[in-house]
Amino acid sequence: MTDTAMEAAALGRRFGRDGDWALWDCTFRLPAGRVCAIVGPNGAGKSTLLAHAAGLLRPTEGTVTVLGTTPAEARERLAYVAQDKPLYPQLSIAETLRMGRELNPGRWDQGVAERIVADGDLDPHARVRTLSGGQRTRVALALALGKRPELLLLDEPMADLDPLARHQLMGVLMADAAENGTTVVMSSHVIAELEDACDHLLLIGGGHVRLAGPLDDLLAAHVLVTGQDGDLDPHTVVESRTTGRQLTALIRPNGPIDEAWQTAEPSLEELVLAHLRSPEAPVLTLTGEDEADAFEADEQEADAEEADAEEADAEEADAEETTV
Ligand SMILES: Nc1ncnc2c1ncn2[C@@H]1O[C@H](COP(=O)(O)OP(=O)(O)OP(=O)(O)O)[C@@H](O)[C@H]1O
Repeated sequence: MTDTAMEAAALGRRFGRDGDWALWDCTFRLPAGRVCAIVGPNGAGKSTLLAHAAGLLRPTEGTVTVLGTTPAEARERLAYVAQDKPLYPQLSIAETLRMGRELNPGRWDQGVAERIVADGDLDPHARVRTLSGGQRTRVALALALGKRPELLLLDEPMADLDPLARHQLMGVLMADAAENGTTVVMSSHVIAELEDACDHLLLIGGGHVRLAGPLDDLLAAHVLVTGQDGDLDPHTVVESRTTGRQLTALIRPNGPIDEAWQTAEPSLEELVLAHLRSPEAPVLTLTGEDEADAFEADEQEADAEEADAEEADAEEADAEETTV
């Protein structure tokens, strides 16, 4: 059993020979046993990344490995719930679960699958085509969890569930991950539902990894500062906003912070929103093993990129002026 659930090295993907890059130079490692959130704006590349991990798309450049091997070889050990939750509409729910059992001999957990269906008060004899979007999601999750996967890939799994179903199914997912050590990787736009559930974050923007690492470490690497004025040098400013005479900034400290600033640890929502509003902020990936090195390496890499583009000063000025 590998301690790495998913790893990408310089992963790039373009659709069509002259198409834009949906993913480019994506490098990250996701340790096994984590619950990882993939966040990013529409069109960022989240679904494309998940489809590569599921073995449904091949990289144009670079590699992606899951559970220590290729996605194709790991197929039996992973489950993938796509955004549109494809199921056979003519089958009943019971027939769908039977299909799951037949396709996964030796792995299938009928009890888990049936419990998820029963929790939604679904009639096992109902045809899939007669179900609502949220009910179909429940069946797709039952099929995925019934497979007892080591890696569960979920593309916006909760999008069409009502708040109660969302809460209940999130609880089922978390309990399953804790009990069986399942690695869960899920994309979502609902940051609030990720805060308590996820312990790892991958933020993608423009097809590129912008933030990656253990959630607590990423939060701890940032500080929200508020004040009337003060020097933000030598810190890395992710985003700053001015309201009246008050300046609020999300920074990555590079040394002690001037006492003129009030400081607080950002919430996950503040961290994500600041990065979404400032696509020019330098990349940060933390491994969780040697944060200091990772931090320094990434800052150096970002510095080098900025120097190459001869935009270091301009970018800093832009970041300071960002107003939302
Ligand atoms: N089959 C395809 N053919 C051409 N372009 C595609 C295809 N699939 C995705 N793309 C493009 O790749 C980019 C990334 O799309 P992707 O669906 O991965 O984004 P996403 O982050 O999942 O977005 P959303 O949050 O809206 O679901 C987009 O620019 C999209 O237009």
